[in-house]
Amino acid sequence: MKITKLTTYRLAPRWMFLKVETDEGVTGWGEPVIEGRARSVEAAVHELSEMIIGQDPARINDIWQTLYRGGFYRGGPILMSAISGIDQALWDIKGKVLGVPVYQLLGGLVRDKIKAYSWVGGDRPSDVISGINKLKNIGFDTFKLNGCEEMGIIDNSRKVDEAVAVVAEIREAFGNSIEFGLDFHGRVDAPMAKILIKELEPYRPLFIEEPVLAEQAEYYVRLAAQTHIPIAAGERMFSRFDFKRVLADGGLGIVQPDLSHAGGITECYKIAAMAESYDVAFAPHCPLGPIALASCLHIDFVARNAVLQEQSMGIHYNQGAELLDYVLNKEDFSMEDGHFYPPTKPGLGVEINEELVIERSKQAPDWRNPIWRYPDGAVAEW
Ligand SMILES: O=C(O)[C@H](O)[C@@H](O)[C@@H](O)[C@H](O)CO
Ligand SMILES: [Mg+2]
Repeated sequence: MKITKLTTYRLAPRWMFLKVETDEGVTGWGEPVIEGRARSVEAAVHELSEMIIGQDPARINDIWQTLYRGGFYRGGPILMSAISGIDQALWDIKGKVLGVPVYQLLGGLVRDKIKAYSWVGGDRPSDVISGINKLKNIGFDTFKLNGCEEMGIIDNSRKVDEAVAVVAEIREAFGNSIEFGLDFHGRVDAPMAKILIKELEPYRPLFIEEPVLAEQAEYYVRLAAQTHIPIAAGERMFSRFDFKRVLADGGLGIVQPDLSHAGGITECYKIAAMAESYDVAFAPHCPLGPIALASCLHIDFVARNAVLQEQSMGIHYNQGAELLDYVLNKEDFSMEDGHFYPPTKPGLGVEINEELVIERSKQAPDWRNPIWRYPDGAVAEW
């Protein structure tokens, strides 16, 4: 079998799907995208396609290594997202050819279901109580919200109190009948992360995510030393080589690689295993589309240290399309009691509505993340 064609479809809300065709009529789908830079990843996919057209799609490991090591310059969000989507599509093809779900090719099920969590509160955490109530009524008991709005490198106690008040309101309303992660979203700098974590600790969030930017990862171990709350990070780390440093330094209780940014199934399967060797939990980042989510699930069902799965149903980014809008077999991604169950169909298990994808790709938006600024006009982390 030979790879014959790669076609990319940029789509609302901010996704990109990749179709990989072969000379034997088997096609695979992937989701190579970096939120806000879809066109850059699209160019990277087509640049990399020169290396795989004509190759045997079964040789996933050799193709991964060639795409990664074939460039003198490698790694980073754009190239690794391109490799991720290609890798996902190759696993989809392999599973379809062999007639089994991808997790069967990775040793079979390690669990029967995986707990999902949902976002509440949007970019500026508000209305979280009504958001939690709505989702609680359909079976969720685990949530994530932004931990704060813009936060100055050194900011005032009122900003800290604002962040704490949101969390206090949640605990006041729900006690510990629900759990929630706080995503600092890289908005906070090291000096303020310390005081925020100290003031939030009494409310026992399930985890604190990206308390500082990945560029400041050396602080994870220092912040972990001051708190009992697990520190989580990983959506802005793009290969085993990015994760090895933070795992060796310690400090992370949860790694959150994104299956569409960190090298796909081939690489994230290895990252999960590395994390397990450090007794660190695995909770894939996934605010994206259905192919990215399906790829996460196949690792969740083979990695014992997988604990939670992010998914984008109702997420504040999904303007113009919802998680399953382009999926024909929606029932395979329905959640029961806030859990996903193993995909059943061969490959990734996502049946893409190709007609709709082609149609909608004609009006693809160029989503961009907002640029936030402090009151003094300086750029703030979003
Ligand atoms: O945890 C999460 O889902 C992420 O922090 C998410 O909010 C961002 O990755 C966003 O998608 C970037 O555009
Ligand atoms: Mg995050």
